[in-house]
Amino acid sequence: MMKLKSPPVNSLSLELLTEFAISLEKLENNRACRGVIITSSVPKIFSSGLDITEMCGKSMEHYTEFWRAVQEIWLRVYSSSMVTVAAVNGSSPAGGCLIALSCDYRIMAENPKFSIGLNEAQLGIVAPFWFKDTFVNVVGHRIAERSLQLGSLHSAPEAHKLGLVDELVPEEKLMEKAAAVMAQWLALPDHARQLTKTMMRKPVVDRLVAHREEDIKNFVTFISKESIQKSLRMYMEMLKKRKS
Ligand SMILES: CCCCC/C=C\C/C=C\CC/C=C/CC(=O)SCCNC(=O)CCNC(=O)[C@H](O)C(C)(C)COP(=O)(O)OP(=O)(O)OC[C@H]1O[C@@H](n2cnc3c(N)ncnc32)[C@H](O)[C@@H]1OP(=O)(O)O
Repeated sequence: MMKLKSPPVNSLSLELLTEFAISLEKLENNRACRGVIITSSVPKIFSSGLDITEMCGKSMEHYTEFWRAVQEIWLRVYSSSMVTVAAVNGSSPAGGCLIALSCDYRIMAENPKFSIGLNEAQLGIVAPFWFKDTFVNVVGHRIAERSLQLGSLHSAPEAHKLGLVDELVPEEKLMEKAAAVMAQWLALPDHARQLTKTMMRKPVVDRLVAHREEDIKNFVTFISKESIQKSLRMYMEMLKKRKS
């Protein structure tokens, strides 16, 4: 099991992304480890997505390093040879949703206050093509298109209806259910499951691998624009105001 633990909201900072990648690499290289459940140890939050402060007021070099780390996590989770189950025990916007979408199976606590989705448009930013591809591969083109354009955050029941999560279970049963799903997936021979996963996911993975540097350049150019920086600053202010 891998538990995200970066209070208050598990925002994916460069540091957390780096630790996450190292932990995944260790598990991937351990032949005795055939599956991983990804969850959170922060109450009510799976992950608040990418750490917005990493994308605000920093240097081009920093944005480059940060975006490479985001790409790395996605590549590692999406193309993992292990069975990956997301036990979504709280809200999971944007980058948090991407982590869950990149797993093989998603189980969410059935609390209607928890929400999940790719809400980038609400921040005035655009989900890159590989976020979009991952989303389309889970929910289909039409649902992904509408949800991405509106930057929708879906309540847990809505997310289940759309197929964004595979199952809803009472909060107290989440880990038990995740373990049961893991056992079911691990009952299959690894080689057949792994080859099938690769066949299904390879085109999307290859697309980023082939355009990785170009994608970093696009991100750095986009995020450095003063208009985008302004949108992000306003969004952070809104989060703080909402609190007070
Ligand atoms: C055509 C050309 C295209 C080119 C495209 C190229 C590249 C693409 C470009 C850009 C893509 C970038 C992709 C980004 C994906 C992301 O993940 S962006 C992050 C989106 N996340 C959110 O919107 C979540 C925001 N947070 C919340 O909604 C809530 O915080 C919460 C998670 C629901 C929790 O609520 P709760 O009430 O419990 O907590 P608070 O809101 O009080 O938060 C506590 C504390 O934490 C700070 N905070 C929250 N989220 C973040 C975050 N994601 N990053 C940094 N900080 C965060 C919040 O501000 C509070 O701080 P405090 O006031 O100082 O305590």
